[in-house]
Amino acid sequence: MKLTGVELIHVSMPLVSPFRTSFGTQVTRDLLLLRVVTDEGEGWGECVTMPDPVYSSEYVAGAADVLRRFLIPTLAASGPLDASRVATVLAPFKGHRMAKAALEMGVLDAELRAEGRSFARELGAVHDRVPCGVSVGIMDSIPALLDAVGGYIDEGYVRIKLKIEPGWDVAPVRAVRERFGDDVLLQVDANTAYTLADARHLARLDPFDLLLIEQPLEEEDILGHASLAQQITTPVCLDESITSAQSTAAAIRLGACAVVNIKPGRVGGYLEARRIHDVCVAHGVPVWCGGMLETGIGRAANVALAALPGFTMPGDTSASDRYYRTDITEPFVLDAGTLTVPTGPGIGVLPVPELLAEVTTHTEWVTV
Ligand SMILES: CSCC[C@@H](NC(=O)CCC(=O)O)C(=O)O
Ligand SMILES: [Mg+2]
Repeated sequence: MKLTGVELIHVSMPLVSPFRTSFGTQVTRDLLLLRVVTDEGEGWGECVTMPDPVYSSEYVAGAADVLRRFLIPTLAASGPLDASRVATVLAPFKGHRMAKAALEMGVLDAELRAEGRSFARELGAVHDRVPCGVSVGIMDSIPALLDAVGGYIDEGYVRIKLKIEPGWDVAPVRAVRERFGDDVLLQVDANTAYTLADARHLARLDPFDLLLIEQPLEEEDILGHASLAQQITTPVCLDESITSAQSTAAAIRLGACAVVNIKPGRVGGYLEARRIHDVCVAHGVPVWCGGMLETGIGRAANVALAALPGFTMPGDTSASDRYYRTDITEPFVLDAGTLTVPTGPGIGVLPVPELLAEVTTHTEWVTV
């Protein structure tokens, strides 16, 4: 398979409601799609960078630049395309995992479509549907939060994740427990908003029987998470800190995490995501699939990943309408709290051209 070129497609999708985390509020999802064109067909990749470097160091314009100037030309010059070699070919360029992940995903999708194999089959999926959790942003009030949580429970989501930050943590968790009871699967995500000095405060979440507390401390603070894990009973889960199979093994061995949130974009792609899954399974650490408000393109691939055997906890693989009134693919619709794993070749979905056109702000063709 030979790379002919890549189209960088900038999209801006309005969210059905503002999504507030400890690092800001999103009202639209501005992201980059890649249409990878080869001599044997096309593949699609989704770059999950934020417009600003506030979740991680990557951001949309930076990803487009590194793809345009370094990643795409280098891959094109490396000989016949082979998705399993993309990470090696791009390794000389440091970081930029989300940009690399999008390119690898597009190559893998093109390869699998040409061979008639699905992502699920390629990655080793063992389920044909996956249970879905939902991420609930920081709200203006406790009543507003309870309305949102009640709505998602009524829709059938099997796990609730609450975004927290200093000043919005114990009270919302207590209110959800008091309103919806102890049986609701409940977890929280701090997006690095706390420090080790908050350990005693975070221990106040222990009585609420949370599944986990996600990324309470900053990305680099592995030892801090290990120390925090000794001071609270809520299991610590890492997200931003998990960037590769290597860093996962180190975090587990240092006692920094009892659970891992795997996001293919954050770790450099679906093949590295599978390696992280394998490391976690080997260490008896449960994993779940995180989300970056993906369109149906990335959502399709995430659902396939979430069907691997080690994904034993519901992920942030919500239905399309959690974030979008209209997705750019056929929507993913919740069915009894689950999403069906796509079975078609590659990621199994395609953008609907007119829907993609509606949200496309600009495109750029990178010739090779
Ligand atoms: C776009 S930034 C969102 C990052 C956040 N993701 C979610 O909360 C889930 C989002 C989703 O459902 O896709 C996380 O840190 O886990
Ligand atoms: Mg997170």
